[in-house]
Amino acid sequence: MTDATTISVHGDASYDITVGRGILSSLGEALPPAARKVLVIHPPTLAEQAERLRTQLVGEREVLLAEIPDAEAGKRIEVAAFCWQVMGKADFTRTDAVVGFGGGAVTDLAGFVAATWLRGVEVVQVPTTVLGMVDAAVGGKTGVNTAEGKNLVGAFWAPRAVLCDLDLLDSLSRNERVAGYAEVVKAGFIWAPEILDLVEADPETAVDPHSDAFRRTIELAIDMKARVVGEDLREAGLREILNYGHTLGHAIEHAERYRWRHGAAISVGMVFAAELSRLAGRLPDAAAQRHRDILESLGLPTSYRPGAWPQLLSTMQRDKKSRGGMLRFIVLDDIAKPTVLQAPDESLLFAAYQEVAG
Ligand SMILES: NC(=O)c1ccc[n+]([C@@H]2O[C@H](COP(=O)([O-])OP(=O)(O)OC[C@H]3O[C@@H](n4cnc5c(N)ncnc54)[C@H](O)[C@@H]3O)[C@@H](O)[C@H]2O)c1
Ligand SMILES: O=C(O)C(=O)C[C@@H](O)[C@H](O)[C@H](O)COP(=O)(O)O
Ligand SMILES: [Zn+2]
Repeated sequence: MTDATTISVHGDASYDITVGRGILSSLGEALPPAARKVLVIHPPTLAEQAERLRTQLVGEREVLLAEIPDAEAGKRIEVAAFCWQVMGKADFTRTDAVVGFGGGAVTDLAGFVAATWLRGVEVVQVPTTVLGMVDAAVGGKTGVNTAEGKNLVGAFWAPRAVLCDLDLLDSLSRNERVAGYAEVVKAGFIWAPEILDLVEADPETAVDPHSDAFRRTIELAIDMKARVVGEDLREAGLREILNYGHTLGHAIEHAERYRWRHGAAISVGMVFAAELSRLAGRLPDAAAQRHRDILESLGLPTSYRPGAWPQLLSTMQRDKKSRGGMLRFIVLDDIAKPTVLQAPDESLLFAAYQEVAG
């Protein structure tokens, strides 16, 4: 392991996120010492690496592999049930542990399986995508989708440790890297403007996992997430800011039947949230334009189908930030000044949508 950075989540559930190269070799030490059985949940893409992990971990413990369907197809209750069956057949006890080895879809599912098996066993998250490292594997939001929408069933269940091995990113396509990077840009808009400056200075370098700018920006994003979830694990207040761009973004993912990458949908969602902020008289014009400029410089989408509004509005009613019939949005008063906009008028929402309808 070389040049590792440790970022800690403090609070009721405290744990470390380790970022660096060659980190995977320390997975054994991150597991609970009492675990005699370990279930590694992984997507088909990582089958060979998962087999290597198994070889690395066996010895003092039995290692089971659960290959699940790729991407959002893996985030279903039937897939959780398959994992429960594997654990049941292996007499998995409360001292045993789960490893989530994959992108955000896998770490969400693995965390949910760990949260629910025997009402909770430990999980170590090993994210293998940019998005997983900066966002999904950190913070203990776990869950599955239902036919009605994104992440509608789940649990808050903090991991024991998060290992971000940057070597794993070498096999990701540029498209995947950039889609995941949308969550890094989100961190820039809601918390750490230094991220925005670094992307503006050189977008291509910022998304290159071998550059200093990439390392700096992902660590800023992880640090932001660690601070926020350390203060508010269960999303009673502050944590809602992490949902910037997600109210519309999740509705787009649902409308697209998950053929869009999460980060791409969130990119459009952030432009919408910025326009909503601007039209509500909160965000200066230049800051809203900055959203488009930065996201477009990375090749992320900033517009969506004009005719989709009625369907998107209906799906947004099921957003977890809604209270009764009242929609709530995270908006910005300025860069790095997020706040909640309660029950905006439908005409304002429609006007903001017109700005992204392309
Ligand atoms: N829990 C949270 O706080 C949180 C935060 C953000 C996003 N999410 C969730 O995360 C999911 C999106 O995560 P994602 O963008 O990582 O997508 P993903 O998990 O679907 O992975 C994207 C693709 O990359 C492949 N892949 C993974 N690692 C690879 C590697 N190292 N090399 C080559 N290919 C690899 C996967 O097989 C998949 O096809 C969404 O379901 C989203 O809702 C959760
Ligand atoms: O960690 C959080 O809190 C987030 O909102 C992070 C988001 O990037 C992430 O996509 C999350 O899964 C959204 O959660 P949801 O509660 O809106 O489903
Ligand atoms: Zn997200």
